[in-house]
Amino acid sequence: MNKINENTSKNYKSGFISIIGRPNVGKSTFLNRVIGQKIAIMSDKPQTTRNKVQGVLTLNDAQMIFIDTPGIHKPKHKLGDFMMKVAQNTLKEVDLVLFMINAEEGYGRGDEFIIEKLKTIKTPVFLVINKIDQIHPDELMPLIEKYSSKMEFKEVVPISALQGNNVETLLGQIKDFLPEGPQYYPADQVTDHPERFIISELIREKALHLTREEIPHSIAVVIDSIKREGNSETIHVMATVIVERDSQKGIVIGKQGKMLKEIGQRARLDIENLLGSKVFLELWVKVQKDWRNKAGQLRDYGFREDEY
Ligand SMILES: Nc1nc2c(ncn2[C@@H]2O[C@H](COP(=O)(O)OP(=O)(O)OP(=O)(O)O)[C@@H](O)[C@H]2O)c(=O)[nH]1
Repeated sequence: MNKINENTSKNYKSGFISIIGRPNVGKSTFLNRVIGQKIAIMSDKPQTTRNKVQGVLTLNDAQMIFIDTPGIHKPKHKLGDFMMKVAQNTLKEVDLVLFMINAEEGYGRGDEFIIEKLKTIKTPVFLVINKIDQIHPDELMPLIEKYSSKMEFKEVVPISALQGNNVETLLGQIKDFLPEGPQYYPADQVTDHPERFIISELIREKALHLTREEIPHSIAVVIDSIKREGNSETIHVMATVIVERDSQKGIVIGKQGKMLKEIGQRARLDIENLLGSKVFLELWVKVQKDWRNKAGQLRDYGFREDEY
């Protein structure tokens, strides 16, 4: 069983890290490289990261919880205004901010705006210069000088999130910087993205609908894993439908598995729409008499395969 906080030995380091930067600087690309799975939504279009995404990197001696905030920018409308407030509050609460810039674009008004915000908080900031694969090495120093003249950075780290250059170095520097702390998440948990919750609700909805609500409120769905294997086009989702009684298990599975297949097919189409990717959905059914007492835990995704 995975226990949270199992690793509280001295010298264990942990903390929350927020990645901010203008749209398209490569925040999602970095996060995905670090976590090794395509959890955050990547795109060439600016402003695709609408949700706060947590990617958790667990090492032997440290745990880094990354928060991918929406690109901070001058708000043009109410929603932008709201998103910026959320982002700003996040910045105050984390242990470290990674301010990511695009080496290719250089200093601009968008960065100036972010720097003004960063100056109002006390959280330490690393300047991460991304896309160094796109510039000549000679261009690096003037960039560093320009940004460093605007505010104080604890570290300045040039990387290529796409090609991986210097990413390990950056992780090492982050680790050195983090305070001693507990392991907040189980080692195998890479994200608690709200998509997980939405996916479980999509499956539950199909199950309830197709069984014609013969078993209302008796179904819970737990997402065991969401993984993209290598560079494959397909995302593999494993989920468990939990019912209270054996008879309900029979209903959900159906004759020769027909019902479960139908639930899976319908849910898969919705999940593909949600993730914008092909999905392989693997569904299991389990009987767990008192799952409802554990509902809170279910919603926290703390309920895992080896616990039932
Ligand atoms: N050449 C190069 N391209 C990169 C690098 N990192 C990211 N990109 C590209 O930059 C584009 C934007 O990357 P994203 O990771 O989606 O950027 P983002 O900052 O998360 O964007 P928003 O979600 O809009 O804030 C993509 O086409 C990436 O492939 C890099 O190190 N080098």
